[in-house]
Amino acid sequence: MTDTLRGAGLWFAYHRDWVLRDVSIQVSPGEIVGLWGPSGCGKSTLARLLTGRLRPARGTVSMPAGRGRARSAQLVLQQADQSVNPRWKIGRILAEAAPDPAPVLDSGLVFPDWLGSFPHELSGGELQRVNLARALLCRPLFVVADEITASLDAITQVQIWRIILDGAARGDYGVLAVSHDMPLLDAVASRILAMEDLTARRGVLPGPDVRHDEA
Ligand SMILES: Nc1ncnc2c1ncn2[C@@H]1O[C@H](COP(=O)(O)OP(=O)(O)OP(=O)(O)O)[C@@H](O)[C@H]1O
Repeated sequence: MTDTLRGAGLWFAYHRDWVLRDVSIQVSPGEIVGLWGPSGCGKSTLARLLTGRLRPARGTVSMPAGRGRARSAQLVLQQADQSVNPRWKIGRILAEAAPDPAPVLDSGLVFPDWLGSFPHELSGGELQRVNLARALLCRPLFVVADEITASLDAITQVQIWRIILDGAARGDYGVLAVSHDMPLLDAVASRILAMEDLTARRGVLPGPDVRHDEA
């Protein structure tokens, strides 16, 4: 049984273009790893593969067993408004992850008066906190945070990252922070990986068996 989050020899193509060619990555328990690369290099694709949202054409993803029924690696995306049901109140959105929202209320990530609100009644930063809270309520062993504060002001960025890092410092989970923002990764991560260094094969032509699988 593994305790790390690992992608080994991952290949992935949308339609007929390889986005990932023999990519390998590993995050150890409690570790905060930054994943950096320019726009379009495949960071989000790798994040989706590592959290089981997409299936690789080749290669394997392994993650530890979860603490509950949810996957042990939880993906949090930049577009919080696209990640929640707009017709559900925040209380119901959180209840889907866990019946008791106390942990995210106690940490100050979510405020009690948001629970009766609909997503459109919250600001972008508030909704991102809810989005993150939902992932944390699943008690993940790894949080894969894909550009989660990219569109937020500096103060909200700091608030959100402080809460994530507090949890990691307590040993609750490891973090893969995905971003093209090197100063942000420098501030939060103990190890930074560049996408281009994760690829064992460069310049390899696409093979004939390219597939695009939604998990
Ligand atoms: N659903 C899709 N269908 C077809 N092509 C896609 C799809 N999603 C991503 N791509 C393409 O795959 C490549 C990698 O995209 P991906 O979103 O993984 O990169 P990224 O490094 O996360 O970029 P960004 O930093 O801009 O979010 C890009 O060329 C993109 O256009």
